Amino acid sequence: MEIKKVMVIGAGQMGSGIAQVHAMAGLDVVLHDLKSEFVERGMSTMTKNLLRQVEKGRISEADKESILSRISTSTDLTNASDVDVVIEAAVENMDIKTALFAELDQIAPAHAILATNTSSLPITEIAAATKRPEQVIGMHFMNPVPVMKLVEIIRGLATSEKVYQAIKDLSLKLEKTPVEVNDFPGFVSNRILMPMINEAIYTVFEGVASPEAVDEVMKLGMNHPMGPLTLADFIGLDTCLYIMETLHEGFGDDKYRPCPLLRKYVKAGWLGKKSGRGFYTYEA
Ligand SMILES: CC(=O)CC(=O)SCCNC(=O)CCNC(=O)[C@H](O)C(C)(C)COP(=O)(O)OP(=O)(O)OC[C@H]1O[C@@H](n2cnc3c(N)ncnc32)[C@H](O)[C@@H]1OP(=O)(O)O
Ligand SMILES: NC(=O)C1=CN([C@@H]2O[C@H](COP(=O)(O)OP(=O)(O)OC[C@H]3O[C@@H](n4cnc5c(N)ncnc54)[C@H](OP(=O)(O)O)[C@@H]3O)[C@@H](O)[C@H]2O)C=CC1
Repeated sequence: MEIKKVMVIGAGQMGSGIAQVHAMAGLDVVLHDLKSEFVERGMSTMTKNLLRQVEKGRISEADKESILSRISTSTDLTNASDVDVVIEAAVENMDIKTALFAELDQIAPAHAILATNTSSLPITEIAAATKRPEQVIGMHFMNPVPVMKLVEIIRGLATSEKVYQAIKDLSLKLEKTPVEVNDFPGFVSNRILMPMINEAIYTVFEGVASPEAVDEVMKLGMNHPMGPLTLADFIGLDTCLYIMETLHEGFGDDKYRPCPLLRKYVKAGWLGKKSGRGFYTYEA
C-alpha cells in the first residue's frame, strides 16, 4: 500500500514531532488539534527544531521551507477524508480516543489505516470503536520523536498482516527501528519504564532523597541520559499518571499503584515541563 498523506491528531509534544518526521520523509501531513492556537504552537515547535538543523548545517534553508510546506493545519476532523493514514496523538484517555476513532471511521477513506500513538491503552479496545478493527494499529513513538529511533508497533486482536506490514514499512521510511510487541497494558516500553519512574517518585515522597539526588544517582550510577524525575517532567506528569492507572487497572496488581505525590502534582496542575512546573521549574 502506498502511503502519501498522513493526518496527525493532537499537536502537542508527540504530535508535532510525529508530523515533523513524516514531512522530513517526504510525506504530505495534516496536523490537527482542537484549536488553531494549539496547531500554531505545534508548527512553531517544528520550525524551531528545523531551524536548529539548518544552523548545524544538516539541512539547507530551502529544505526547511519545503518540509514545512508539506504540512497543512486543521481544526476540522473532516480533513481526514483524503488521507491514507491517521496517527492519533491526543491525550491519554480511552473515552477521548474511542470517540475520535468512531468519528474518524466515518470520515477517513475505506482504505485508510487508523493508528494510535497511545503509550499504554489497549489497541483492541480502541479498534472496537470502529467498523474497521483490522485497519487499527498501535504506532508508539518515543519522545523526542525526531531523535529517538524506536517505534513500538502493537497489533490489536483483529489487525491484518497487510496493515502491520504497511506501518512497519512506514516506520522504516521514517528511519526508525520498529519493534513488534503484543497488546498488553503499557506494551513493553511503559510496563518497564513507568514503574521505575513511579518508584523514583516514591523515594521522594518517602523522604529518601531530594529529586536532584534521585536523578543524580540514576544518571551517574546507571548512565541514564536523564534522571527519572527529569524524564517524568519531560514526558508530562499527567501522561505518567494515566499510564500508571492503565497498568494498575489492566493488571489488577497493586505493584502498579500510582504514587500519591504524582496524583497530587497532577491535581495541582503541575504537569512538568509543558506547564512550567513539576519536580523542577522551567522558564516559559
Ligand atoms: C512515555 C512514553 O510513552 C514513551 C516515551 O517516550 S518515554 C521517553 C523516552 N525518551 C527518553 O528516555 C529520553 C531520554 N533523554 C535523552 O535521550 C536525552 O536526554 C535527549 C536526547 C532528550 C537530549 O540529549 P542531550 O544529549 O542531553 O541534549 P542535547 O545535546 O541538547 O540533544 C541531543 C540531540 O537531541 C536533539 N534534541 C534534544 N531535545 C529535542 C527535542 N525536544 N526535539 C527535537 N530534538 C531534540 C538536539 O537537537 C540534539 O541533536 P543533534 O545531536 O542532532 O545535535
Ligand atoms: N509525552 C510522551 O513522552 C509520550 C506520549 N505518548 C502519547 O502520545 C499522546 C499525546 O501525548 P503528548 O503529546 O505528550 O500530550 P500533550 O498534552 O502534549 O498533547 C496532546 C494534544 O492533543 C490535544 N487534544 C486533546 N483532545 C483532543 C481531541 N479530542 N482532538 C484533537 N486533539 C486533542 C490536546 O489539546 P488540549 O491541550 O486542549 O488538551 C493537546 O494539544 C498520549 O496518548 C500519550 O500517552 C506516547 C509516547 C511518549
